[in-house]
Amino acid sequence: MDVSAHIEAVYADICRRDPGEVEFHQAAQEVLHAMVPVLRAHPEYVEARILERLCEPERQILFRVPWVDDRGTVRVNRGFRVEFNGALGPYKGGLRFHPSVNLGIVKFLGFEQIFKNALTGMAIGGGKGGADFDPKGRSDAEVMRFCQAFMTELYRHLGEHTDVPAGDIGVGGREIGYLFGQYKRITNRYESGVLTGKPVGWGGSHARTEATGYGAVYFAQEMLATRGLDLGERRVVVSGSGNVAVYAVEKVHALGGRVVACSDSSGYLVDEDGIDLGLLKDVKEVRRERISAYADAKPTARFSARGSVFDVPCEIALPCATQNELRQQDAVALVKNGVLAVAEGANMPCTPEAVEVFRDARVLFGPGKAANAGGVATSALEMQQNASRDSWTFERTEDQLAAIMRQVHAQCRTTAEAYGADADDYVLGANAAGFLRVAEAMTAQGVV
Ligand SMILES: NC(=O)C1=CN([C@@H]2O[C@H](COP(=O)(O)OP(=O)(O)OC[C@H]3O[C@@H](n4cnc5c(N)ncnc54)[C@H](OP(=O)(O)O)[C@@H]3O)[C@@H](O)[C@H]2O)C=CC1
Ligand SMILES: O=C(O)CCC(=O)C(=O)O
Repeated sequence: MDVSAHIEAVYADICRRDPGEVEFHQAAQEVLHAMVPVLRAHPEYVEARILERLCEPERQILFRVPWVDDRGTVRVNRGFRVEFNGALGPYKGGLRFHPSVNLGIVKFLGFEQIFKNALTGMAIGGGKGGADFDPKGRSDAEVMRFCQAFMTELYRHLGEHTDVPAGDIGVGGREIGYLFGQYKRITNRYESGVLTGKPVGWGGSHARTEATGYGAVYFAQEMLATRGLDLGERRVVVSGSGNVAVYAVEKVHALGGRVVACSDSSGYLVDEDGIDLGLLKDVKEVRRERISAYADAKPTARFSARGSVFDVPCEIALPCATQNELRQQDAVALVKNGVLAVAEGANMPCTPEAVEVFRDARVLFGPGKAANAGGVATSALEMQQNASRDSWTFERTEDQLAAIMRQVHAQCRTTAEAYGADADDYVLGANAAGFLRVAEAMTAQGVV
């Protein structure tokens, strides 16, 4: 059987059926490319049309979200939830509130989530959702009304055994609280496990807020260890300054590294003293200001509205903002400046051309579906705690997170080698290992 031709045909079909969904095409292409050696070893998955079934979401929900702003003006947004694959458990994945959100972006994120969630080894399927709502500059009351309107439609598709959303860009503890409150009001059920990322005081898990950023740093640490290196004293650049970025900075500093730059959509910040985490949290989490406010408050820091944060020399780069933020020219600059490892805290932040540059230069590269899997894994730990009406300590939860990240890392390497690639090929390893777990479950469950 000509496996390459089969894969080409599947990809062509995706592009024909869903033209314009460019981010979804990009995410699918990466996975499909990695499937060549896997399908050669498993022709039964070609026969069972596993790829075709995986690339078509089980359910896509699009809905109107009407709400009223503080001035009494009626606003209308579009809401999305893509329930991509439920072979391993309830659909699981975050909600993104950002003006750029469209179906293609939600599908790319939901598709990634299938393989990421499988890699964690936990009982969670893949899904993602969101809205083209921009929370920036909105009052708490407006965000609450939007969340209530969003949940007024979405609630009918959710359930702790059905579909369990969490946060993503623009959705943090505040939004999860409002969404949970509306779900509870409509259903008259206190169903703790229907959303994750809840505040710790009422059903949230310790370490969930920190988990994605911490996990990405653990993954980078594991990659470095394969070459006898560690994080101590290393110069690190982190892009973004949201949930993932802030806790990546925190863990790098705890492990002895020094983050010298981070960013937001307005520009980037360099502080050779090392990013002051207290100040960063105050600017971004408390005051919700632009990152330039950090430089206004600290004389050792400089803010730049032009250029890229990846121009700042570093040994480790952690892209933690958004998709396709690290382009070919950024990768070339990083390599020229001696980068050793890149771990994706965000989902698909590196373009395919950038990944190629890292591969050619033998830079250790951890793709998001492996490197940022700590967030969703800790969400699954939150679901476990909710199901048993228990609450674990921070230490216990973080120990489990660290163990899961070590397991994900090891699984990538052994799977890459098993399919004839170098153990450093984390892209092949992550995609193949995630795929195999889902394909096995789909096969056992029949054509559904
Ligand atoms: N939260 C989680 O647990 C997980 C998140 N991820 C991924 O991590 C990434 C960051 O998510 P998270 O930290 O939760 O989100 P946040 O909303 O907390 O932070 C996002 C950060 O990225 C910046 N950013 C967002 N969009 C753009 C853009 N178009 N251009 C430049 N900068 C941008 C934001 O800047 P500004 O404030 O100016 O918009 C902000 O600094 C996303 O890719 C997400 O999918 C992956 C796994 C789990
Ligand atoms: O915690 C979750 O359920 C979702 C995390 C997420 O959206 C992601 O991994 O990209």
